[in-house]
Amino acid sequence: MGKAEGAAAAAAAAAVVAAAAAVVWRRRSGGWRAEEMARELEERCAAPGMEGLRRIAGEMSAEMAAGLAEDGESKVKMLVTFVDNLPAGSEKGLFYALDLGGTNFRVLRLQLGGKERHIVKQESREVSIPPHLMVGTSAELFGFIASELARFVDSEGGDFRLPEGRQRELGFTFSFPVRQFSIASGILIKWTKGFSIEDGVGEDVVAELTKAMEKQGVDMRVAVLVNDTVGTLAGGRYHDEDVAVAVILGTGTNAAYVEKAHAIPKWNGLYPKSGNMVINMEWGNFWSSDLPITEYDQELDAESLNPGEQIFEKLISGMYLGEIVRRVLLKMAKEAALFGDTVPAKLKTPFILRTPDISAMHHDTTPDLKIVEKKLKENLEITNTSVKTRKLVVKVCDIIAKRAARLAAAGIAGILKKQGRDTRGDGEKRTAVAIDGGLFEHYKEFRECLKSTLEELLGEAASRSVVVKLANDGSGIGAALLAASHSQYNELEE
Ligand SMILES: Nc1ncnc2c1ncn2[C@@H]1O[C@H](COP(=O)(O)OP(=O)(O)O)[C@@H](O)[C@H]1O
Ligand SMILES: O=P(O)(O)OC[C@H]1O[C@@H](O)[C@H](O)[C@@H](O)[C@@H]1O
Repeated sequence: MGKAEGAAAAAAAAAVVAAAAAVVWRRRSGGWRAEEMARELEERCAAPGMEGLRRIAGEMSAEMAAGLAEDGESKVKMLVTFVDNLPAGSEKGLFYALDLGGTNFRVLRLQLGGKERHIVKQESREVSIPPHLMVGTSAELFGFIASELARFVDSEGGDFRLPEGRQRELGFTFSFPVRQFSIASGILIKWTKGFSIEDGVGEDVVAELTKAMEKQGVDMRVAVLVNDTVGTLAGGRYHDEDVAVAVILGTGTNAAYVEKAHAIPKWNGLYPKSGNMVINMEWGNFWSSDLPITEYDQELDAESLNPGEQIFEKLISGMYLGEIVRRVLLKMAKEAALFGDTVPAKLKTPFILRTPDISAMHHDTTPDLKIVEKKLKENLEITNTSVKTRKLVVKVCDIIAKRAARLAAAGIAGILKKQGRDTRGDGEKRTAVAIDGGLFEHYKEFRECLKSTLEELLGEAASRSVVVKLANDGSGIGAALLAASHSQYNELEE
């Protein structure tokens, strides 16, 4: 063997030895190194601590004031909704609602019976939005919505009554940021979550829907256009007059609240009789240097459909929590052999781990974490995991979900602070916070952590005057109620 061949052979042998040593080191240190990575993650995610969360609450409150002062002054857009009073409950008649969210799309109809009878009858249908429509064209998306609505109207039964000669009216809930010009018109500012439909940006979403309904032969007037947080506020207030804030914790996250009309310097419209104006905050775009952002969040954001945007939402909402956990587990697999010597192939697939999956693993109470074992096997084809490994997976879910819940609580505390409702003591007026969305509704550990963190942020006295309630399905009902209060036939009845 020549000198050159000898050197090459020696190098190859050395490489084999080094690789074997790395495997031994990783395997021996596997658990320890992964646990160390989990500890580092926990420290980073818990970094704000209560003081940091209080700072974030204060920054949210300040960003709200900045956003109300002038458009463009804050990442939190503080959109005027033209909703200056919320349904009182005297509404009567048949009204429809469309609720386009980040994952689901619902059509509803309500027969309202006024103060005495409230909601006489309600029917709804929910469909998942075909993923290809989230990245197609505006015509395809609104065509799909209109066709579902047409089918639903066709199924209207005799016990829903529309007075002779009247046109059906609709409340349109659209869960994306819209700059509104009236209660029933507004242009899409940008897409968020998993949507990216270029020709929709800058278009009037009511005009798009109306065009699509006409094509489907649906004779219906869009009486109101509302964000789902505004719908939730209206739906929540219908059942509880102390509701002053609405939060969505679903695929995305956002909040709306009742502001004093005189506290909106940028507002130059007619001063509302009620003296109030509902604001759609679009808080998902909030950012602060106090946010506990990790490398995993930065990589997720860089690879998202909207890099640099919706940072608060990407730390909190249902679309992203499962994906953050996946990224952490992937790095643990690569650097600490968490799942053995090879990195599971499926673990490299973005969004393969969804928030319902991490919720199920997080709530696993079986002695050997059988649900975790099943999820890892079914979703990621990871088998033969030890209980120790499964416990570490649950730990990562807990760290990421708790961070999200604490940040959501800080956001709510910021809104209450802006409203001067964060320091009310015993015997003072009660404030209700209506929360809707699949993440809050179904993720118990998240929900409980949010509530306990908010109580700690408010302190004992003030937290006794604030109640957080699940406003299930609020946005659809709220949209129908707002349609009723803005019906073209109202003046006829006065
Ligand atoms: N069991 C669950 N545990 C945790 N999160 C869930 C669960 N089920 C649904 N979710 C979250 O809720 C989101 C759906 O929220 P929902 O409010 O129902 O719809 P949308 O966001 O379309 O308005 C899903 O994207 C998911 O992230
Ligand atoms: O109901 P979803 O799909 O979870 O939406 C919540 C929020 O998601 C955000 O991405 C949108 O900008 C908001 O307008 C919306 O309210």
